[in-house]
Amino acid sequence: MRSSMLRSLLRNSSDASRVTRRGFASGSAPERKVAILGAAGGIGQPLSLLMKLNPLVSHLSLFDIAGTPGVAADVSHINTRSEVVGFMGDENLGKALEGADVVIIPAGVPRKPGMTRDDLFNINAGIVKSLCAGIAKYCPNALVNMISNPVNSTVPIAAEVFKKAGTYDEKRLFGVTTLDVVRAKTFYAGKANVNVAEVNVPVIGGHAGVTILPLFSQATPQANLPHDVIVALTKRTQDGGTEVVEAKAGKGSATLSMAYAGAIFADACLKGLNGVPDVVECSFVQSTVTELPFFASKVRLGKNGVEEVLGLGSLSDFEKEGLEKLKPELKSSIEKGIQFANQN
Ligand SMILES: NC(=O)c1ccc[n+]([C@@H]2O[C@H](COP(=O)([O-])OP(=O)(O)OC[C@H]3O[C@@H](n4cnc5c(N)ncnc54)[C@H](O)[C@@H]3O)[C@@H](O)[C@H]2O)c1
Ligand SMILES: O=C(O)C[C@H](O)C(=O)O
Repeated sequence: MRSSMLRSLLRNSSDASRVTRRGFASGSAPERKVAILGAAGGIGQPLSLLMKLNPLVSHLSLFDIAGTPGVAADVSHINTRSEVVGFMGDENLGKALEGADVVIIPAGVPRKPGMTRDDLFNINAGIVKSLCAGIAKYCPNALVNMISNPVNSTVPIAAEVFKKAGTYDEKRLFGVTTLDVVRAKTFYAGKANVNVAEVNVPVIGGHAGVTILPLFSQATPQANLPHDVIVALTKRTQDGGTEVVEAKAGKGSATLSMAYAGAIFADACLKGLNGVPDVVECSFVQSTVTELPFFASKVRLGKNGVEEVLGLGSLSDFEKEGLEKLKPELKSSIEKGIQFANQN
């Protein structure tokens, strides 16, 4: 789903029998339960709204440690297909998760100016670990969309929790890196002076600083931008999160653009589950594309989650350099997550 998503959702949401963008008749769409963990937060609330507008969702389950009754009551008044239920407190996690096809996790603390995403590890690692234990118990077959930072570590934590529970399926675990793609598209369109709705830019690696590697050499429509512009675009994409953190000046990090990106990725997962062909998005998944065990690249989504992890394609010399540069940091963030999950 591209930048036409909101227009498409708004058009389709009030009439479940209308045909969606890829020609899927939503009136005949299967029942799909989506659970959002951290639904009362800065990302959780607008993401709940966007998922309520998605005609592929039949049941929307909103979970948080506080505040969900209000968010659920509010969102539930929107006259779209899904039935909305709010759940609050750990004792209700099971009910929130039971039967979920897709679980989206934006639970945890966001950055303040001067912090790295890794500075969130100490708090968010524990939150993610306990939520994933719940997923293993109550909806082991769900596709998990991990938004909580540091994604480079929280995805490996989730994998270890699922392995310990005996429920791990690498096809069902995704780190959401869609916001990097959204940013790369926006910034590229501005410099290339092309219609942003037509732009595609793969972003590979991970989701923190230099581990975010946009492949502008593969951007379409092609624009042959000078090298110094590509360098600046790459840096801006890598620092996009920090740009928002600084602009919000202590009031958190990206929430609205993240909700948009999270909704695009969850929609792609639902389309894949429903058998829509050729659904491709970038995501941080278990991978053999490089020597690292997890890596973000283009992924084809299908009825079981990851259908195929696509290769990187041909890289410019600048991108090859960026790829080598990102590996040590990404490797140590992955190892930190694995170690945490196995020691705690
Ligand atoms: N992947 C990305 O591209 C991306 C983009 C933006 C933000 N993030 C990350 O998303 C996370 C959330 O950001 P935010 O701005 O929404 O923060 P927020 O503080 O506004 O909201 C987080 C929510 O999580 C809830 N929460 C905390 N512990 C919980 C638990 N155990 N179970 C359920 N809910 C729990 C809180 O009550 C709160 O409502 C942060 O870690 C942030 O860094 C990731
Ligand atoms: O930058 C952050 O801390 C939040 C998020 O990862 C982002 O990229 O906006």
